[in-house]
Amino acid sequence: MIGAEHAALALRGLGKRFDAKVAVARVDLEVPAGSFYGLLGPNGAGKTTTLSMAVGLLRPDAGAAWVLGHDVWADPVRAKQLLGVLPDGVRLFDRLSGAELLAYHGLLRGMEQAVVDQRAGELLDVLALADAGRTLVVDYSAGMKKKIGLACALLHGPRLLVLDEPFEAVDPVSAALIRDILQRYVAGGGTVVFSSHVMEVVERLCSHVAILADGTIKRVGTLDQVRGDRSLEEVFVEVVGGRTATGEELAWL
Ligand SMILES: Nc1ncnc2c1ncn2[C@@H]1O[C@H](COP(=O)(O)OP(=O)(O)OP(=O)(O)O)[C@@H](O)[C@H]1O
Repeated sequence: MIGAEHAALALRGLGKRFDAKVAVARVDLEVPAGSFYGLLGPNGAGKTTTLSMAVGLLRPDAGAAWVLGHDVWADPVRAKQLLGVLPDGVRLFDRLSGAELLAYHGLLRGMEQAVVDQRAGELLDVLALADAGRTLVVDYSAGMKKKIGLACALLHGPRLLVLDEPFEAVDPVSAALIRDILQRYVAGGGTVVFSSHVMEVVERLCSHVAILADGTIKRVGTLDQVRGDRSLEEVFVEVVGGRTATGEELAWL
């Protein structure tokens, strides 16, 4: 286990319950700097809850999280300078155009106007959002909202990106674009952690994988360690305990 100070993201004993429901039960995770880390899990596994606690959006009942050695809850300003986040269900100030939203994020981050303008222009171009022009983000498609959310997460040049379901609702062309951008970001020394249900994406991109189910980490390691000589999907179904249809259900259909 790497020390919390050397990992890009380190989670220790993170736990959260909502009334009687234990959403996350004592999760430990080390995300090495420079890794492309996939957090896999079925619906309701606790992925969003874990990532929200990891980035300082949801206060844990127990445990701690460090971003590049900075405690997310004790030293949030420093941790958040190093961190770019695409939250679940993209909560954006959506009565703005894409360019305005990026300008707003840049100002919140205390960035220089000229730097914000230059980066925002490049991000809108690369993410194929420049044509949306004056269209308000509220009128964007779901995939466009993901892309502008990613642009907001990238604008300040973070060292760690934490993305909740970045490929959900995104068409294949945009997905390929996002993959390229993230691969370039990791090649340049950044670290990506993202949640997904999509095995092919994780298998294609990730150096490391953790499988979360029922609020606990069931498997963790490099992609090769986790899948062994099987496909990731086989391992996932075994770990998560997929039920097998007998063929007799839904006979009325
Ligand atoms: N604010 C909340 N109040 C009550 N229960 C919650 C809340 N947020 C999450 N939960 C519960 O915690 C569990 C984990 O939810 P979470 O959203 O973290 O899962 P997930 O792995 O991200 O799922 P999905 O893939 O479906 O998005 C679920 O049982 C969910 O119903």
